[in-house]
Amino acid sequence: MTTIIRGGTVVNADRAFRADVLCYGDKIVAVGENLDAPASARVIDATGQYVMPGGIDTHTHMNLPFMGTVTADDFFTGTAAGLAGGTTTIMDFVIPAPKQNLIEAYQQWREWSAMSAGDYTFHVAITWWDDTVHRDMGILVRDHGVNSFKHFMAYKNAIMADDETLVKSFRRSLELGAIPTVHAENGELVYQLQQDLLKKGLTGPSSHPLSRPPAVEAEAANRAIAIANVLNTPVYIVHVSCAESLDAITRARSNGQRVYGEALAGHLVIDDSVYQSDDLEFAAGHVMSPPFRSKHHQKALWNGLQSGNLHTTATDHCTFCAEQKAAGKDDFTKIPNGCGGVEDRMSVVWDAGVNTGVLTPSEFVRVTSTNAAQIFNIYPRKGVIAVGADADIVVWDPEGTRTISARTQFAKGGFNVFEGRTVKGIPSTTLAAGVVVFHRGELMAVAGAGRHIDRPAFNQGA
Ligand SMILES: NC(=O)NCCC(=O)O
Ligand SMILES: [Zn+2]
Ligand SMILES: [Zn+2]
Repeated sequence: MTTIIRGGTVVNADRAFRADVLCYGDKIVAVGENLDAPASARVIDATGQYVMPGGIDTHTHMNLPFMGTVTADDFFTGTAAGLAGGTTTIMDFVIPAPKQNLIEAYQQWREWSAMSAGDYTFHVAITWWDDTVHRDMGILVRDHGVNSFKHFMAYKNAIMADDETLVKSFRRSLELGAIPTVHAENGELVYQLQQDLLKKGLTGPSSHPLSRPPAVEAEAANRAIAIANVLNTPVYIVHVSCAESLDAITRARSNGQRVYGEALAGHLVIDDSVYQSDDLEFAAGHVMSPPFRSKHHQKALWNGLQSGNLHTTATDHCTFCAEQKAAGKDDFTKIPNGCGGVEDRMSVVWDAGVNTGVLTPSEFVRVTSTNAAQIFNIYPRKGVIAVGADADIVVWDPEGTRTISARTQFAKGGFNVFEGRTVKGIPSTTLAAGVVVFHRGELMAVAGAGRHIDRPAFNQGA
């Protein structure tokens, strides 16, 4: 199948330029002005539009068993929703239960993900430690294309990694050429604050942010960074939500440490007033960790993206419907944590970032795909419009608008944290591996068409 995208402005992280883009099979085979194409080629007119690398969402949870239930989106519905929004690759998480064999968990997630409509790859969580975990991390890196390991510093009595696990796993990651990543919240503090609130009878969703204040996140971010510093490993901090965590990253980077930070589309535009709503279903729908913060923190996150101290944008897409959220109607600690967004991230970041002048189109590409591809070692296969790269492309209509709503979204869960937000800047066409999968509102996602993307270790060839 040959496709030519004609007349658009190609936007890469380093520059923007007028060019046609020719795709053959799953690859980009030519980029240049006035390209020839076979008569049989499908032609996509990109006049007046941008042609950008498909988005990479570095943080999703499809089909996740979590807090006694399973997310509403599976790998088909979740990746299909991503394609509709211009995201062509997701980075999801294998999360072994404590004491569960890593390889067994990894194989389980690979089975679930076989129905993906878009490309996918996995971070693997280290939720416990013994010699088999040490061994299996090696097998995952050498034989299964894993180059990042995740550590939850929160979720006490469930998947929380203690300091021993952090230290041993960071050290092992370095040895293997993999990058450690952390969910930075002090799980013990969260637990104690939750108990205090419950004892006072403060059982509703408005207690959720009170149990997870910025200092709780900052303590864990600083601790993870300090451990990484002592062990001389890089570290990637997921869903940075507050100014204090960003300060920790900025300080470490200015001291020569290799620290990366991820911002969520939700944290960039939604503030903590949502937890004060009298509509408990609405408030519970916004319960995620870390929670939404005040506008002061939002501003800091945008500054972080602009200054280059935050590197990627993601969603932490982890959808639960109202019935699932209702498990915590009498106890906020039992509300399944998580919100959606994989379908909306690109438009939300464009609208709130590029349309406001905070980010240039090239900076947008940098934080929606290129940095992710580089940090997780799949560049230049992903994250750039160039000859030889995967033909994962979003044709972006900067004048197009969409009002985001759960009623019209492709994602499941029946709720959207961006509900009612009108965004200007939408995908008109998405190509995944050279196939048109979304065109002017019509989604043509195919279950099983997505591919697992192996990510080589960082020390290969050294
Ligand atoms: N973020 C969240 O609330 N749920 C998903 C699990 C996690 O990333 O912490
Ligand atoms: Zn998390
Ligand atoms: Zn997450």
